[in-house]
Amino acid sequence: MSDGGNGGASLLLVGCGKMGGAMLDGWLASRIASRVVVVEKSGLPDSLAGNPLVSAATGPEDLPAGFVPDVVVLAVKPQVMDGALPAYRALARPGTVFLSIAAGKTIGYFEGPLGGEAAVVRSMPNTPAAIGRGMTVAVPNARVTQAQTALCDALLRAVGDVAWIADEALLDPVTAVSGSGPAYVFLLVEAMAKAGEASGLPADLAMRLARATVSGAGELLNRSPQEAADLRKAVTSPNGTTQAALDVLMAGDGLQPVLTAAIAAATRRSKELAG
Ligand SMILES: NC(=O)C1=CN([C@@H]2O[C@H](COP(=O)(O)OP(=O)(O)OC[C@H]3O[C@@H](n4cnc5c(N)ncnc54)[C@H](OP(=O)(O)O)[C@@H]3O)[C@@H](O)[C@H]2O)C=CC1
Ligand SMILES: O=C(O)[C@@H]1CCC=N1
Repeated sequence: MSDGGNGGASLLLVGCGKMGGAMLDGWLASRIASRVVVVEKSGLPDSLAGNPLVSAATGPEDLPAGFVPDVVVLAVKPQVMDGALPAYRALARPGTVFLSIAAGKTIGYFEGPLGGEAAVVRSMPNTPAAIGRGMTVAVPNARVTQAQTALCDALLRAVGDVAWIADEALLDPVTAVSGSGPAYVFLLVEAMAKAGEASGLPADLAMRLARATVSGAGELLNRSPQEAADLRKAVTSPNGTTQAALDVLMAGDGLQPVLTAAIAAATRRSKELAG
């Protein structure tokens, strides 16, 4: 590992938007990165200006002299990957691993422009990485060494939990469940707040209650050894208020068909983005 003198990894981050930026914040806070060069179309975010570990480059041809990244993190939108990727082929060398977080883009897709010798990890994180509570699933190709797997694991673990899997096809439903999943939870908060308003609560109190309830229930789920179904049952007094609501939410097949259809749609979209 080329450590820039302080024991961490040298990273080239391509795309420092919502997800790449959130992960970079975690890497800097955990000191796992010793040096980071950021290639970002919109320029270096203000929050990184003045950070001695971070510098900006306009592309792979503009890297600081002598800078050889241990990891090239590919964090641009899938739709712009075709245009961005070929320029990075020059960095495909045994000491460098490419870590993609792009939805849909397969390992085979990256091995085209980067060359078949490139070490590639395809991963799918989620935005709770911004507070160290992300969930990432990752798959390496055959060129990724044990040391590179360990380095990518450490980077991903610095922003949350990590699961390594062997079957790359699972990354499409993974993307649908955990990559996109935070949006479903935030939608639930919005819907609970609107429903509270419809029942007579002032808007600000309704939103405060919805946020606190979803974040508190999430933290309870995080800390408790109990299954989600048991935590639900613990709220539900026989013939009480929760049961009255759940009788509505669970009528027929309840929420299940909607969520199953939503996650199937996201899985299909992930597969479409592969091309
Ligand atoms: N947001 C999320 O919850 C998650 C996103 N992902 C994946 O992360 C990737 C990034 O998504 P997200 O962070 O949401 O998107 P953003 O648009 O927020 O970030 C991408 C950034 O890349 C910049 N950019 C565009 N082209 C280039 C280029 N050629 N070189 C360098 N930078 C460039 C964009 O600049 P500009 O805006 O000026 O074009 C933008 O700032 C996607 O592939 C997505 O699938 C994965 C998991 C979760
Ligand atoms: O919506 C998207 O395509 C990205 C991937 C997962 C979350 N956001």
